[in-house]
This record gives sequence, C-alpha cells and structure tokens, in this order.
Amino acid sequence: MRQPIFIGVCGGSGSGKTTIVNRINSEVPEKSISIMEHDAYYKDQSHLTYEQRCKTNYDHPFAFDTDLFVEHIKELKKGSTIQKPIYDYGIHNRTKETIISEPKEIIIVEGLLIFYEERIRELLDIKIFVDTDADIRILRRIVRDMNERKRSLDSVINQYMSTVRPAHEQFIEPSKKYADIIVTEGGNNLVAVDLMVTKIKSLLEHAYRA
Ligand SMILES: Nc1ncnc2c1ncn2[C@@H]1O[C@H](COP(=O)(O)OP(=O)(O)O)[C@@H](O)[C@H]1O
Ligand SMILES: O=c1ccn([C@@H]2O[C@H](COP(=O)(O)O)[C@@H](O)[C@H]2O)c(=O)[nH]1
Repeated sequence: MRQPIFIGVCGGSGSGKTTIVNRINSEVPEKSISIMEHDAYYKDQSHLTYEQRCKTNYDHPFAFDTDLFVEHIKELKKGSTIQKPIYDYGIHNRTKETIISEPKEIIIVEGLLIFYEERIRELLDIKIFVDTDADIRILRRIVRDMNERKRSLDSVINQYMSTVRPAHEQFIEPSKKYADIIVTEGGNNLVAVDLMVTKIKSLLEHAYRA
C-alpha cells in the first residue's frame, strides 16, 4: 500500500465536522478510511475528581495530548496499527478502553485545533475548514450537548461564554487561512460531500492501480 493521504477537517464546535466526516465515510467504499479525532486525545484526567474535571478548559490547546496524537498519525503514515484512546464527554475523561485504528489508504483527521497546531497541519495533504456562523453553532451545540453529552442548558451557555467563544476567536477562526477548501454549513452541504467523495474515490482508484 502507498502512504496514506491525510485529509484534515477543521472548524468550530458545532460547525458540523463530525457530520460531514460521517457522511463522506458512509459514501466511499467500506474500510477505505480511518478517522483520527483530535478529541479522542483529550488528556487523561483520572487524577482529578469529576468536579475538578468540570472546570478544565477543553477548548485550549493545553487540554489535548497532541504529542501522542502526532505520534499516532506518524505511526499510521508508516503503515503501523495504533491503539486510539476513547473519550467520554459525559464524564470529561478518557475511558480505560482503546480502539484499534488501521493504516488505511485515506485518513481523515478531525478537530477544532488541527490547523492551529503546526505539527498536525504539516502532516495534512488536503485541508478542509467547515465554516458555520456562530449563532448556528451555539444552537446546534445546545441541542447536541443536552441530548448526547449529559449537559444542562446553564452549563452549555456558561462554557460557551467562558471558553468556547474565546478559543474560537483566538485559535480556530485565524487558522481558517490554512484551508485549501472552505465548506459552509457542515453536514448538509451535499455538494461539498459529493466533491470530497469523488476526490477520495479517484485517490483510491490510483492507489489500487499504483
Ligand atoms: N447542516 C446541519 N443542519 C442541521 N444540524 C446539523 C447540521 N450539521 C450538523 N448538525 C447537527 O449539529 C450538531 C453538531 O454537529 P457536529 O457534526 O457534531 O459538529 P462538530 O463535530 O463540528 O462539533 C449535531 O447534533 C449535528 O447532528
Ligand atoms: O470533556 C469535554 C471535552 C470536550 N468538551 C467540548 O467539546 C468540544 C469539542 O467537540 P466538538 O465535537 O468539536 O464540538 C469543545 O468545544 C469542548 O468545549 C467538553 O465540553 N467536555
């Protein structure tokens, strides 16, 4: 197998990164993509109580174990299999389990800060930024975090004002300039999904022919 192609999908929280990645993944041949979520590499916080973990700033680069993330991406690039951590947003911590991630032809790297972090950015062959207005992002986040991440409305609003919004302005929005492609609206942008799926299928065809 040739070296994998790394596609980065970056954007603010609630922009639709996960939705667009899942859509692309469901439309390409089975088992041709591995997904590397920077979120899976939030630092282990088992030494802290739940109350202490609630106070962590999860939108700052310090919250992530980017060393391990970059090491794992490089392992995949070399053709090795890695044990990807599994993160549980409900308890604000890594679980004890890991999941095997294999070096497929296409590797999608997804996260808030993947373009801000130069050492991640430089490993990416194609960089896509999902650009969604702030009002839409916060509305989506309220619905998702209350339904899927065991959060109250008050906690979502407080976190948005104290860390999510400032980090978006400081780290995420300025990193948009590194994008090759800017996609509006996220997962329901079917034209963007179709273009990416077509590109990936063509990369796969060349990989199999090479
Ligand atoms: N285009 C869209 N229209 C409506 N809801 C969307 C759209 N894209 C994503 N969502 C919803 O918004 C929430 C956040 O999307 P998600 O893909 O998790 O964003 P991100 O990974 O960027 O934080 C999810 O509940 C998702 O179902
Ligand atoms: O324990 C945690 C870890 C992260 N968060 C928030 O999640 C988002 C990132 O996830 P997206 O899927 O990109 O929205 C980030 O903004 C953190 O604030 C959390 O609340 N708790």
